[in-house]
Amino acid sequence: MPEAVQIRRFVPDDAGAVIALWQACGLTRPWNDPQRDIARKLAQQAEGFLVAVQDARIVGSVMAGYDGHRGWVNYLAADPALRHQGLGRQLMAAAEAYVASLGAPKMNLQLREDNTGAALFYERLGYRRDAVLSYGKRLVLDGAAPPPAPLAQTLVLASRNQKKLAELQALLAPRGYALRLVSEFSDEDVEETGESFIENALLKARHAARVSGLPALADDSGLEVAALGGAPGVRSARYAAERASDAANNEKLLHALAGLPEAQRSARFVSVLVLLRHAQDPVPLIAQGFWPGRILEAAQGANGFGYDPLFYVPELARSAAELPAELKNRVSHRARAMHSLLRQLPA
Ligand SMILES: O=c1nc[nH]c2c1ncn2[C@H]1C[C@H](O)[C@@H](COP(=O)(O)OP(=O)(O)OP(=O)(O)O)O1
Ligand SMILES: [Mg+2]
Repeated sequence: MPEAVQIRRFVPDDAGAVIALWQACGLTRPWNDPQRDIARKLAQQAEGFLVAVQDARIVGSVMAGYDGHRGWVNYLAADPALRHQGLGRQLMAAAEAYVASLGAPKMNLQLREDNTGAALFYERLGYRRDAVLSYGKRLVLDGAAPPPAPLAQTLVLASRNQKKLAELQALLAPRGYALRLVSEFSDEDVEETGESFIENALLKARHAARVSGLPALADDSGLEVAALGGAPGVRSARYAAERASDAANNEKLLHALAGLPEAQRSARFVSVLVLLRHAQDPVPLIAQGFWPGRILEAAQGANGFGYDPLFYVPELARSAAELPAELKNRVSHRARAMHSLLRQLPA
């Protein structure tokens, strides 16, 4: 049985293990040299640099400080092998206690926009997103320069679904991308004849790139229900019939699962995104995202589209159609696929 986690001040001998932990947690960036970041903290409120230790191993870290106005926390890291054991919460509590002891009235922190997992974690601890923009100006260059912001760019969205357009547009706007609908260029319907989401997304993206001459983004998505062997799956949009309404599809799904107890109603949404730079692009960017949940016994909520009213999200204790658009767009299969796609884009 592992011993309990101890939180103590960082000592210089911890540096190697702490940097390895930061790397394992994906916290290091080319423009922040971790050695120099550690040296900076040791020169400034060094007692706010804490590590978590278990069985003589460094399993967590946090850097906290008070600038005379706000408390700040950086480099919160918990060993990925010890997820869901309250380690992050324990480190944050220690960081808050430290800045409170210095008199700080509020703790602030910065998150990368695509870090939805961390956002949910902080929200569970009582943190709320402030309506502010975060600005920075580098005064010292540690390593490679930060990547330049991507140029404003227009993509064509290979979809006839306005709800998808709204979700994808909201996800792309902060990166400077604008979307135009393929219907501006053609009213041809693309037959989704693929056996997989990837094949269908490719068919749609290729058509859109061809008719628009623009780089094209496509989403092919659907709902996989375990008790139905993954159906409706790639056929989600035409589950009840060719060109079926959302209501007809939802009704058919409720029927198919009638009488099944909660434990046998698990399901997941799948989104596959394909980005083609041009119609003949031999190296499409491809990303997938999943959103686990279960199918309700009756529709709940009026937001979203498709199967949202029947899709219950246990962590949020609501159906997808009861989530505000902004929240759905932080946790959904489509959001996850988009974050993965954006990570593949050259800076
Ligand atoms: O977030 C979602 N919330 C609820 N339902 C969803 C979602 N995401 C996909 N779905 C369902 C709707 C449709 O039944 C099928 C997508 O089919 P899919 O062919 O990819 O989209 P679509 O025909 O609506 O538009 P288009 O092909 O023009 O992009 O999965
Ligand atoms: Mg479709």
